[in-house]
Amino acid sequence: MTTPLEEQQSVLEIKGQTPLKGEVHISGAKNSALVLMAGAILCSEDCRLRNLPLLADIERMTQILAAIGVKLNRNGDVIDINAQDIGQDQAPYELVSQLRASFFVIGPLLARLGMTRVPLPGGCAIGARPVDLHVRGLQAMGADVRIEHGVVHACVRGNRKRLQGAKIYLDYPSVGATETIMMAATLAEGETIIENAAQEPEIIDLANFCRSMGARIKGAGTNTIVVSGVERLHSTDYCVIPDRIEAGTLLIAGAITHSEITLNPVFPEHLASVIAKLREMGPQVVIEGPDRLRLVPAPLRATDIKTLPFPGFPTDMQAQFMALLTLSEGSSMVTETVFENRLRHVAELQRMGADIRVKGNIALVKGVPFLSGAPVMATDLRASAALVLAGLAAQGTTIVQGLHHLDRGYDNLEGKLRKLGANIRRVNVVDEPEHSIVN
Ligand SMILES: CC(=O)N[C@H]1[C@@H](OP(=O)(O)OP(=O)(O)OC[C@H]2O[C@@H](n3ccc(=O)[nH]c3=O)[C@H](O)[C@@H]2O)O[C@H](CO)[C@@H](O)[C@@H]1O
Ligand SMILES: C=C(OP(=O)(O)O)C(=O)O
Repeated sequence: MTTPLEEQQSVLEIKGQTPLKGEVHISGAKNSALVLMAGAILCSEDCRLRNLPLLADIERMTQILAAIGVKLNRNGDVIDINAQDIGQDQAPYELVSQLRASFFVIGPLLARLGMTRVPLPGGCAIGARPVDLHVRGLQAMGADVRIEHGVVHACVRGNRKRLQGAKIYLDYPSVGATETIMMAATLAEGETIIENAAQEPEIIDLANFCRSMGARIKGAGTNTIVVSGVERLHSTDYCVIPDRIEAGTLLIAGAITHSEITLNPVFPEHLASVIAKLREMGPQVVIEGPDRLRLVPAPLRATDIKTLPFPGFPTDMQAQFMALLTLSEGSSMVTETVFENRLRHVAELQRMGADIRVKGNIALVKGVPFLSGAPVMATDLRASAALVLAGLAAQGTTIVQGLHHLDRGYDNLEGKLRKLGANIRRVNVVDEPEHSIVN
C-alpha cells in the first residue's frame, strides 16, 4: 500500500481503448470491514476478521482502534482484534476526520464503557453528512449526548451502567445510524426495535458478525430490526462479504471497454439494481453461480438512474455509471437523492469531452461518440473510480490526480485492471514531472 506522501506525489496514467479480458478477484467490502472492526470493540475476547481489503481506510481504522487501547495484529487479509483493555482515550481527530466509518466506534464504546468521546467524522465530501440520527438513537437508549468543539460526548444517563432498549424510528434509513444503534443495542438492557432501518448488505453482514459473537438480532435486511440485548459477547472468527461497489466498478470497466470479463467472488443479489441497469443499457451480466458474474459487452444505450437506499440503486455507483452513460447512445438522466453534493465528477468528465448538464441534483447526460484523454482531478472516492473508467475508454492518455481518494477505498484497482490488460500505471510526479500539470 502507498504512503500518504506517495499518494500526493502519484498520478495514474491511463492509455485508453485497450480491451480487457479475463477474471478478476473481488476483495472484501470496505464498508463492511470498517464497521465490523468497530463492532469488534463490543467483545472483550479475541475476534478474527478474514477477507479484509488492503486499503487506506482500513489502515486508518486500525490506527484509530490502536489509539483507544485495542490490540490488533494484521497478517495479509486477516486481522486479530482484542478490545479487552480499551480505555477512555479519545480517538485522534487527525485520523477520525479522514473517514466516515471512524464515527461508528461510538456505539460499541458507549455500550462497553458507559461513556465515550468521539470527534465528528470525515469521509467523502459529498454533502453535509450530519450525525443527528446516530445521536437521537443513542439518546433514546438512555445516553446523554452533547457536541462540543467538534467532539461528541456521550454517557449513559443517571447511575445506570447499561444503555436501555428502546423503540427507534429513523427519519431516513441511514446506513451508519442503523449500524450505530444496532451495535449499541447488542449490549443494552432489554429490546431495541429500529424502524425504517437501512437494509444494505453491510447491515446484514454486521448483524451476522454480531450474532457470531452471541448477539441476538432479528430482521437485518428488512426495514425493522429487533435486537435483544445480552450482557456480553464472545470471541469469533468471521469472513467479510465481497465488495459490491468494487464489483460494480469492474463490471463497468468491462462494459465501457466492450470487453468480456469475469468477477469472483461476488454475491449477485447485492448488485441486483446495478445488474438490472447494465442489462437495460445493452451488456449482458451472466450469473454463473452463487458468487460469480460474467460481463458480456454490447453497444451501450442510454438509461435513467436514480440513487436510493438499498435495494435501490446505490449512490456509491452513481459516478461510475455516469462515466458509462457519457458513451451511451441517447440521453440519460441521473438523479442523486442520497447526498446533496455528489455530482462534482461532472466537471472532470466534461474535461474529457462528456456532454453533461447539471440542474440541482440531476445530471442530464447526452451520449458522445468518444471521450478524449485529459488531465483530471479526483474529487472523492467514487469520482476517482469514474475518472479511471472514463480513461480506460477514452482516446489518448488520461492522467488522474488526487489518488488519495481512490486509495481510501479500492484495493489495488489499477493492479487488477492491469492484470485484465489495461494500460494503466502509477507515476511518481517527482520522477516524471511532466505528469503533474493539471487544471
Ligand atoms: C463507511 C460507510 O459505510 N459509508 C457508506 C454509508 O455512509 P453513511 O453511513 O454516512 O450514509 P447514510 O446512509 O448515513 O447517509 C445517507 C443520508 O442520510 C443523511 N444522514 C445520515 C446520518 C444522520 O445522522 N443524519 C443524516 O441526515 C446523510 O447526510 C445522507 O444524506 O452509506 C452511504 C449510503 O449508502 C454510502 O454512500 C457510504 O459509502
Ligand atoms: C462515500 C463513501 O465512503 P465514506 O462513507 O467512507 O465517505 C464510499 O465508500 O463511496
